[in-house]
Amino acid sequence: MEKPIVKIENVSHRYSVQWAIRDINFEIPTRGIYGLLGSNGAGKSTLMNILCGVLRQTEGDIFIKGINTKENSVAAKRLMGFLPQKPPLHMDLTIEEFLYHCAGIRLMPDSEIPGAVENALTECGILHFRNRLIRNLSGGYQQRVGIAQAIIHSPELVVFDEPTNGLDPNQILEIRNLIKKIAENRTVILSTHMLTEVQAICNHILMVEEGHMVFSGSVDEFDNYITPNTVFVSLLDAPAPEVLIEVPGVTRVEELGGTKFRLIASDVNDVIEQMVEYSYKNAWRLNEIRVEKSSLNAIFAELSKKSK
Ligand SMILES: Nc1ncnc2c1ncn2[C@@H]1O[C@H](COP(=O)(O)OP(=O)(O)OP(=O)(O)O)[C@@H](O)[C@H]1O
Repeated sequence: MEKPIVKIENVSHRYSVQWAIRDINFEIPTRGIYGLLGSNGAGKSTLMNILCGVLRQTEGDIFIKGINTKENSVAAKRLMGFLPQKPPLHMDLTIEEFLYHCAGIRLMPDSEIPGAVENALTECGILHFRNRLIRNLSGGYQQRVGIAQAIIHSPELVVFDEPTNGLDPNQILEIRNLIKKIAENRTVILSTHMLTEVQAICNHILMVEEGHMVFSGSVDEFDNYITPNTVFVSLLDAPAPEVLIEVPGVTRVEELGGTKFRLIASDVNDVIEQMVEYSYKNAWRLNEIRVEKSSLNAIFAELSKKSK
């Protein structure tokens, strides 16, 4: 059986006396975009730096396609590219000079470098700026150069630490689209503290809070993490809220304006059945009824509490 792309086993890290991450375990078996989500200071950069071999963990092991990064870090690093939170750019080089330099650092054979630079420039949409000094590029284009250096050696795994941090809304969209393109034939892990970012581009969510892994699963599983307890209902001939509260299972009624209501319930499916029946019997003319999902912010807050 093929080895998982990433396997993290009991990884902990301590800076002097304080533990930044504790006993992290997860596995990335298949391709996709994995979002490492967490508040500021949760431990995302520490975990990414360890994964990419920039920092040596205090405890635990990391395997990249079965290669233990502690035992054979050079072989493991060949399989991955990394864009740290502060891109390691040389401002006084042109984009092309910089990418040649990065390919050299990656110990690529000389004969393969021109083709690799050409591919990275094309894939990241910076071919036309190849002779421009990096210092003269906008933030979004500097980030593209950072992404180009991360894929120069055609790694199977690419890790981005907060790749859209500090960019304006248009640049954020461009970089997200580029990351989606990069992930078409690679595995991508990206860290972010923005829920909207994982929703926009990730298939899987790994969430860390206060150094602990508090969630690992699909975006759908994340959305359904808190059992919904509210039902939205729109009735064309609505009764007074005091009548609605009499429907079995409804514990509270919130008026949403006009003939729309939010019903708080202990069992939403049961309340939907009852509402359909009551509406029919009393001619309330049911127009719309649906379970309301928990807001992402509520899920985030709930999972953050779990780490305490
Ligand atoms: N070099 C360091 N020395 C001491 N403590 C550190 C160091 N780097 C990080 N920490 C601490 O480790 C914890 C995790 O930090 P880390 O930077 O990994 O979090 P993060 O989730 O990436 O946060 P952010 O989104 O703000 O970058 C924090 O409490 C931080 O203060």
